[in-house]
Parts: sequence; structure tokens; C-alpha cells
Amino acid sequence: MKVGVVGAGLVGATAAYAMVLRGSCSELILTDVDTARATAEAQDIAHASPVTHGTRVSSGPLEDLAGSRVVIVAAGANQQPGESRLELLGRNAEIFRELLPRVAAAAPDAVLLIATNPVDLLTDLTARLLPGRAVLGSGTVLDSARLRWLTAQHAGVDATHVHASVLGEHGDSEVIAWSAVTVGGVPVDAFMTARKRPWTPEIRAQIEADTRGAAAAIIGGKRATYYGIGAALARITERILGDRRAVLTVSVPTPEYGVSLSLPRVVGAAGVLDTIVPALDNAEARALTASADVLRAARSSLAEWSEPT
Ligand SMILES: NC(=O)C1=CN([C@@H]2O[C@H](COP(=O)(O)OP(=O)(O)OC[C@H]3O[C@@H](n4cnc5c(N)ncnc54)[C@H](O)[C@@H]3O)[C@@H](O)[C@H]2O)C=CC1
Ligand SMILES: CC(=O)C(=O)O
Repeated sequence: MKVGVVGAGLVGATAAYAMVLRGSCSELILTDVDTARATAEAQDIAHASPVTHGTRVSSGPLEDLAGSRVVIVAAGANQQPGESRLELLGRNAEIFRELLPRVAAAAPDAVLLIATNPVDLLTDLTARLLPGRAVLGSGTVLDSARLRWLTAQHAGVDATHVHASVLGEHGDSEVIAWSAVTVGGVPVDAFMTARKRPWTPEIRAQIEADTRGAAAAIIGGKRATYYGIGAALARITERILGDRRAVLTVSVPTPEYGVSLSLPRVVGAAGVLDTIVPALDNAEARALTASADVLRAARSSLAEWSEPT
């Protein structure tokens, strides 16, 4: 089971390291336009292999992606402090137009897992550049993990027992779907009441703000985020490799909203197999529509969508 990583920067290398620690695959290839960086990262990560799962790790040109079942794409610019994800669109779309057709040709059977921001619009662009190809974006898997973790702190439970979905854009317009949050299978409000935990509108508003603002806060402190997304990418990749039919909030083109965004989706060997539209309250449904509007408006700056439709 071979996995490729295109863009061996902080996100790509951390995803590769997470996969080596978890034994997600048998072979990993890192590729980057900065060949010295890819070589150094592959060597450093390979040195973890003998003391973990023995994964074969190497670096090389794009052609070495041949035979990959999943290729993670984390190539491109990241945000500077104060910058939004959407502000990266022009720069990273330019990279994708040149890079993604070559990645797809080098790894013809791979599912393409996009991480580069703005991830929803670059997933859309990749799907447009490569019709018929299995493409998905990491979407709000990371944001959902942040929401789960924050909720678990208030519930006083292990975060793996919180189920929660952030919907829409991986970005400032994302939607926290409280009506679908459960803890140990119990709706979150009932769980907090049963455990006598404080659970007020102010606490929920703070959790929302902390979920939405997590990336900016971390970037302000250490210039980039990579551990959370690295683990999320490893998990999505494993679910594809093992055809595990996991339910994950990944991003794919979504006809109902006219753009790629995140909803709970069943993920297996072919990528996204099915989409589950959750039962939302009216405010959540309106917020999801507004998030799609934000994404479509930003996308209209791309040449591929600039023609009136
Ligand atoms: N989807 C998500 O949840 C998250 C996405 N990101 C995004 O991931 C992307 C990467 O972030 P970092 O790793 O922190 O940046 P980084 O600057 O550390 O790494 C980016 C790498 O891409 C490489 N690259 C640029 N053009 C390339 C090309 N044409 N071919 C191959 N490699 C190329 C660069 O040489 C560099 O090594 C950014 O867009 C960032 O916003 C970051 C965190 C979370
Ligand atoms: C940078 C980014 O997209 C995140 O950490 O959510």
C-alpha cells in the first residue's frame, strides 16, 4: 500500500510522519519542488521507521508517485498571521493548474486528497481540471476534531466519545452544527445536564469562536498549523486504503450547494461513496447556505469560473 505526498513542507511532512507512526501504509514517497527539503524530510522520517512499523520512506520526482493508492497534496503557500485561507486562492490555484495534471498522470489510480488552502476551492479546481478522477479535500475534518476536543473538555470525557460535525467551508464561514453533536451517543445538551456540567449559550459561543479561530490563534503563536492536520490526513488516508466506510466531513463538489464544501460523507476505497445531509435547525441551514455563497463568490475570481453560467 503506497501513499504519495506532494509538498513536503510542514503539513506534508507531518502527515507522512503521522502515517509512519501509525503504520498507515507500507510505502511512502515524498515529492516537492524543493528537492533538498523533500530529501531531508524523507530521511528524517525514515529514521522513525525501524522503531515503528518499518514503512519504506523515500523522496523523488513526481514520476515516483506511480503505484500510489492515495496522493496527499499539501503543496503551496500557507497563511501568514492575519491572512485568511481565501486570500491564498490565486497563488495556490496557479500552482494547482500546472501541478495537478502531472500528479494525476504520474499516479493514475490514486485517490487525490487535497489539503492545500483554500481546500474547498482547490478541491473544486482539481475536480474541474481532472474530470472523472476521485478527488476529495480534507475539508472540515480538522475543524470537527477541534470542536470535538473543545466539547470534550466541557463534558469531562475522552474526546473520541464526542461526535460532532463542522459543515460548509474550511474557513471563517464554517458552520458548527450543534443540533448534531452527541457525547457517548447522547445529545450534547442532555449529556451536560445528566453530568451536571455548566452548559450555557456563552460557553457554546466560546467553543464556536475557539473552533473557528483555532488556526489563526496557532498561526499567531507559531506561524503554522500541522500536527492536527497531519493526523487528520493520516486518518482519512487509512480510511481510503482500508475501504473502511468511515463517516468524515470531507469536501467534494456538492451539486446542492454548487461548490465543494464539507458534509458528513462515507469514505472508502473509491473516495467519497455517499453524502449524509444532516437534519439541521433553520439557523444552521441558513448558515450553511451562506457558507456556500462565500465559497462561490470567492471561486468566481478563478478563470475557470469567471464566465457567467
Ligand atoms: N486543509 C487544512 O486543514 C490545512 C491546510 N493547510 C494548508 O496546507 C498548505 C501547506 O502548508 P505548509 O506545509 O505549512 O506550508 P510549507 O510552506 O511548509 O510547505 C509547502 C510546500 O509546498 C511546496 N511546493 C510549492 N509549490 C510546489 C510545487 N509546484 N510542487 C511541489 N511542491 C511545491 C514548497 O516547496 C513547500 O515545501 C497551505 O496551503 C496551508 O494553508 C495547513 C493546515 C491545515
Ligand atoms: C491552516 C488551517 O487551515 C487550519 O489549521 O485550519
